[in-house]
Amino acid sequence: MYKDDKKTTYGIKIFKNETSDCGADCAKFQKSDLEHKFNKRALQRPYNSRHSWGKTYGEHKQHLEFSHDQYRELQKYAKEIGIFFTASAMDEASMEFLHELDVPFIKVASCDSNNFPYLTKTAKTGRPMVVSTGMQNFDVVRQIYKIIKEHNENFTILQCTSTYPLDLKDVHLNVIKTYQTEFPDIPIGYSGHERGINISLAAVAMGAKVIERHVTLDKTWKGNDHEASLEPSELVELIRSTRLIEMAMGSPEKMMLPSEKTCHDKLGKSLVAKAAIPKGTVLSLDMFNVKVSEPKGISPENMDKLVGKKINVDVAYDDAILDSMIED
Ligand SMILES: CC(=O)N[C@H](C=O)[C@@H](O)[C@H](O)[C@H](O)COP(=O)(O)O
Ligand SMILES: C=C(OP(=O)(O)O)C(=O)O
Repeated sequence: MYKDDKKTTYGIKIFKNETSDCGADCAKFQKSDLEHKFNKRALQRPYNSRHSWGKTYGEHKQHLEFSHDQYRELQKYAKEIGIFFTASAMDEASMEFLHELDVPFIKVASCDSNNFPYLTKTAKTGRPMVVSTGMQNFDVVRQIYKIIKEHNENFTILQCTSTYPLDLKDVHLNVIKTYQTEFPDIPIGYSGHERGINISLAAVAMGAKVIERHVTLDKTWKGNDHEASLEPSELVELIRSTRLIEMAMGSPEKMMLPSEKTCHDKLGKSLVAKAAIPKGTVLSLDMFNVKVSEPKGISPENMDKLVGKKINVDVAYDDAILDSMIED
């Protein structure tokens, strides 16, 4: 989320018009306490990128950081417009602040998912957690699951690759399947940094239960994440399509549905007599054809079950074979 140079409340404006109106469930920010997140020398690193807002990385990060009061203001506003509000807790101090704010869940960013003491403390708050796994290997992810599970049942793990913008060959949506298989008792999600919405929609179709994307008003703006972010019209489309896919995912159970009856009545196939079958004949497979018939007869998948049974009426060539024609 972008913070304007002179007018810090600008972020709130974006929040109302662009995030809640788009239909998103939650607006999530990033909360850092710089001295807790970085050591001194990391803050003093020169940051010469075109995305930099300061000479050192510390100055840059300070420029982007909302104050505690601004967080409270954002939270109040989120409540007014009816959208969940939270943030990624980028260090323990930030996690404690968010816990105090009573956020609905705490986001653990990829860079903290292997920070086990932080993970344990966060899990012990009892707050739901959304945990990203960029920059980690599967062995670490297994440990993440175990550590959180010990203290907190209510969490989700997100597949994520921490590259901005993310090249398709590095997305690895199949990791979602790996997580679903390995951790069947928790919801699995996806945090995406690729361009556009298609990959996130594919994640939904694979059963991702949480989708996280960066949002911007303009992808060409200065800032490391804008290019990999969605503009409001894309966010609208992502959410609209997500809801359609969710509806279409339906049940894993395969059955003939009431809505298929019309088609089944018109085009469902039945067994018919390949040649006239005289009354008393013992049936065998070579006596049947499979056709759309009037009236509808025995379903062809039951053909094998008729072998060896007797027919109790004369059946003319091409007539449907009905249940009532078979001797018990
Ligand atoms: C891993 C991680 O924290 N990733 C975050 C979430 O996706 C990003 O928003 C980074 O904070 C951002 O790309 C950093 O950019 P800069 O260094 O220009 O402030
Ligand atoms: C870095 C973050 O997320 P992810 O690791 O999911 O990109 C974040 O939430 O700030």
